[in-house]
Amino acid sequence: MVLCAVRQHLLRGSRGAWARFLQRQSRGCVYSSVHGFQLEEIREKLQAFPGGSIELLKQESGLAVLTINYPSRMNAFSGSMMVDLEERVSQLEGWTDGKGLIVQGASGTFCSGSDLNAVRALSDPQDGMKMCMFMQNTLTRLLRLPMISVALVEGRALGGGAELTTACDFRLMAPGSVIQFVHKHMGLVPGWGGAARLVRIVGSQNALKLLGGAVKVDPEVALQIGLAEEVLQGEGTGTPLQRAENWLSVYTKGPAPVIQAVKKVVLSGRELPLSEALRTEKDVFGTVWGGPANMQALASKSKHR
Ligand SMILES: CCC(=O)SCCNC(=O)CCNC(=O)[C@H](O)C(C)(C)COP(=O)(O)OP(=O)(O)OC[C@H]1O[C@@H](n2cnc3c(N)ncnc32)[C@H](O)[C@@H]1OP(=O)(O)O
Repeated sequence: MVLCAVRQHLLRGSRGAWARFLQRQSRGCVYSSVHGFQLEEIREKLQAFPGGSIELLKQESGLAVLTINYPSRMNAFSGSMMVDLEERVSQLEGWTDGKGLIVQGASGTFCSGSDLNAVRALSDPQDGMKMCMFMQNTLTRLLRLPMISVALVEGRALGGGAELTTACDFRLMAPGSVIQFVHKHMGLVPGWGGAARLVRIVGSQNALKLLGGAVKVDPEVALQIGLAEEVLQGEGTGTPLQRAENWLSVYTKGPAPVIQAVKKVVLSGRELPLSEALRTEKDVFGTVWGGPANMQALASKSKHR
């Protein structure tokens, strides 16, 4: 059933009204009321801890920038920002022209995890579980967006901030930046899905070292272990955001339906058993075969020299 939900999620946007119906059904695809997850209840609880915001800028190029914005707390996640993030992810899910996404922090630093003031107030285990399920759902939906996503890490990505970077397809780090899963120092383990995703990105040995040692991962180490894709060098070649946009534009060049199909087939390969992934690939292939970009390429007799 879970696999079916993933497959349906991957096919979003390809079959009109039916796709929209599936989208509603599979939203929040990790936890639902079956798991004791009541969306409105947890939203209301989180809204009681306001502060900061999550800004979304959608550009005509098909590239969007999502900014974690709470500079006075080093962009820590307040409760209302968690709710904001879920709303922004919903907006991105409905963006038919979307091809790429950059997630960044405001004022030169990425995110210092959850707001410790909210954490103290939500320290009751049941509240902790609810927040954990809410963030896992949101970050899973972020990772599954049909667009190519990049975390632009400047300054520090700590705790939940480090987990957030793993919910993007790629991580680009600015010189001097650090990704650190500080959870052990807080008497915790990741709960926003960061451990499960980290293992898939760097392997279980490296994940064990990063979590067990609460290691400060600088760009050099991040490159070595495959956590980061690139260090954004180059003083005088634009802001880190412009450099990240340039990096991403190589992969988002082309029509939105084709870029979205690329993400969907890779996502299905990453998440589903082979036979399921193959069937999904066939279905996604069917959405681009004979489509406008395909017909145009055939008519122009394009060569790939
Ligand atoms: C999902 C589970 C998790 O995320 S657990 C991980 C939670 N995060 C943390 O424990 C980070 C705690 N903060 C720190 O270690 C430091 O503040 C860091 C981020 C290294 C920045 O140090 P520094 O550059 O010296 O600045 P600072 O400490 O003066 O901080 C500036 C103001 O920001 C605040 N701040 C920072 N992080 C948080 C946070 N997570 N929650 C709430 N507030 C945070 C600081 O308290 C400080 O505020 P104020 O100026 O004292 O009012």
